[in-house]
Amino acid sequence: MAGDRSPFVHRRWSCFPTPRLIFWTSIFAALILFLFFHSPPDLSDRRAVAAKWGGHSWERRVLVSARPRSHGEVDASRGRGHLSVLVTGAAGFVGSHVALALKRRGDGVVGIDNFNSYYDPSLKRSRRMLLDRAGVFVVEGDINDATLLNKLFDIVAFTHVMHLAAQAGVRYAMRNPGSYVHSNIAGLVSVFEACKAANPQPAIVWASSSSVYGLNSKIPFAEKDQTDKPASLYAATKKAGEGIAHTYNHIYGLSITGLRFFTVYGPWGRPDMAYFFFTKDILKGKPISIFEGPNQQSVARDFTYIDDIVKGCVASIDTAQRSTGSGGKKQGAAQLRVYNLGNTSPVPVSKLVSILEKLLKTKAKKRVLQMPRNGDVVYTHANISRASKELHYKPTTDLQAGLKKFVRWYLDYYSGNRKRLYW
Ligand SMILES: O=C(O)[C@H]1O[C@H](OP(=O)(O)OP(=O)(O)OC[C@H]2O[C@@H](n3ccc(=O)[nH]c3=O)[C@H](O)[C@@H]2O)[C@H](O)[C@@H](O)[C@@H]1O
Repeated sequence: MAGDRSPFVHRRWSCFPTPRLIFWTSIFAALILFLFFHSPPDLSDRRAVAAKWGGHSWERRVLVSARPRSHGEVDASRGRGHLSVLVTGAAGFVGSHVALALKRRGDGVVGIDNFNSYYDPSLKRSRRMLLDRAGVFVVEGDINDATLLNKLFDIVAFTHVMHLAAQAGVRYAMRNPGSYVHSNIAGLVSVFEACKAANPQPAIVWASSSSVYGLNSKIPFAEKDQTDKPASLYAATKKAGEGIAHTYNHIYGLSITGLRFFTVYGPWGRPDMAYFFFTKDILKGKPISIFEGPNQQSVARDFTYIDDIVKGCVASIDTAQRSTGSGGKKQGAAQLRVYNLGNTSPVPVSKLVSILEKLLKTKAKKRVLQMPRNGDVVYTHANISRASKELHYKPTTDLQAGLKKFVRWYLDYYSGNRKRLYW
């Protein structure tokens, strides 16, 4: 229409939107809002949402949680006072168990976790609830948040950091490589930076992995064996972590102990691990894939029960020497250790499945598949001589007994029978 093009109409448009414009603008805005709130989770970036921390009552909770049961009192069994430990990844599988064990024996414990959605965050929240009841406050935040870490060290003079926050899982590394770099490399550096700057510097115990042995074919795997052929990006980030640990020990005098965990399983475990999702799928009547290596080689793991791992972690804390640096400067040589924490008894995955079938009283729908080229290795077996000598580490739970406890927990947890839930 000619009138639409008149200067008057143009002026009117710029000052007073027509109903048609209002209509289309509203539709457009509604569409944007809809897409924003209904978009699927971004699998390429599972970092936590904005941290929720700070304020007077938050600081008070940190302080109370970090306080050992009795200040100054010497624990006769250890010949020294109780500790204040910062546990990263405290809502995770190993982190929650270790945090609870430390709290139970009287140490002060503060947790930190970003509650990311790599696996069902509601499981992490349930773990946090139990920790909360035990008096462990888990701060919701990311280890890459330097301000938060520095704040925690301002509030508490932690004697130790148990660094268990990580992007776990061997096969997922092909789908989301960035998350491994973010958590296992950048996150590790961020934790070391905070520890280096803290005064006093804490001693650090952190989770490396059996996967660093990669394509090493000499078995059982000993700490001095080659670890320069990682088979997955996950393994490569853990191996890089061991190098980074060496650097911080060398330059800043941080006391650092790396623990190479061997396929840890048990109650409150990780749903992304085979024993966990096999249980779920067997109960649902869904088929499960059992991998086999080249030439029909059976795939086996040195499955290690969580309580044995916790003992190894706690013993590492108790034998850790002090860091030597202060004000970011090294004052002398500091301790640097690496230990295998395994079970020394590899079990084929097919045997794991037959144990689960008996415990669940259900036949699995099995299909045997060639192991995909996704970072998996055929076999793991820990030599634990060093840990048994220096940490008195001695695993006591075999796969049959450990899976029995896992299945009991699993059935209770997922049947909603939370009353019987114990740790
Ligand atoms: O010990 C370690 O270093 C690693 O242990 C596990 O990694 P993985 O041993 O691969 O554990 P699962 O993913 O539970 O797999 C266990 C076994 O089941 C096999 N599997 C897995 C999945 C599947 O569908 N079928 C199958 O046969 C795997 O090949 C493997 O031999 C953890 O997921 C890692 O985070 C950890 O660092």
